[in-house]
Amino acid sequence: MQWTLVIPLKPLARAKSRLAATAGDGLRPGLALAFAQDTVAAVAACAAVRDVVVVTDDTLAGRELAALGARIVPDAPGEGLNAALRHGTAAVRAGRPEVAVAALNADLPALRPLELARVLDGAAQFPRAFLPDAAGIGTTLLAAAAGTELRPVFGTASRARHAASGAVELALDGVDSVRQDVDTGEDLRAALALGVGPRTAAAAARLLIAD
Ligand SMILES: Nc1nc2c(ncn2[C@@H]2O[C@H](COP(=O)(O)OP(=O)(O)OP(=O)(O)O)[C@@H](O)[C@H]2O)c(=O)[nH]1
Ligand SMILES: C=C(OP(=O)(O)O)C(=O)O
Repeated sequence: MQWTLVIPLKPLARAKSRLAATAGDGLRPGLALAFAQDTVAAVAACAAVRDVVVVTDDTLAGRELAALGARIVPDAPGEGLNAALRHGTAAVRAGRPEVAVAALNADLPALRPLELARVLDGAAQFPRAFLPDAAGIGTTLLAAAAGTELRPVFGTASRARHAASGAVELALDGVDSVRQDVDTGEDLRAALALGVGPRTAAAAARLLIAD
């Protein structure tokens, strides 16, 4: 089965605010862009993915991610993450109503295409399924099969809320790169230990120089 992935991305100047202690205002937007670029590049290289949509109002990120093959959908609702995901999914299904969709965070710089394919193959067994983040509190991926609404409830404690919404939690080993979102400096260290993509590696090296 082939999936359309929908990736939400905040305007870079406001993104990754919890990384303020790790990356100052001058470097954080570039770091957030690097995370998104490495995420989108890995998604585009995944055999289970048919296409990638990024929901963002950020002009620079839109240009850079389009160059990696993403279709850019403006965040027309402007009402936060879940509204952006509903909007992106509706834009996809307006053209192709029978497509399977999965929402994925833009902050997965260690993402590996083969691990993403394993998660999507697992999700294909259920109408709605999700993958908890590395911390075990949030969610990095929420999938909906053809004909099923996504019904995203990302945000605080979204693992419990996605479970309560009836989505099946995927119990998979060996998919750490899909779980490793980066919210804090500690998360960034964990992602670097897993091995990040080239843009994040370069941006993280700039952090060390600026230290
Ligand atoms: N399009 C869009 N994406 C969003 C919005 N809010 C969050 N996101 C994206 O949703 C994903 C998960 O959000 P977070 O992990 O909290 O990232 P963040 O909001 O940049 O991080 P903090 O500022 O530290 O909360 C990331 O890919 C964000 O860029 C929004 O209002 N619109
Ligand atoms: C939006 C989410 O991410 P985070 O906890 O990284 O903000 C989530 O886990 O639902």
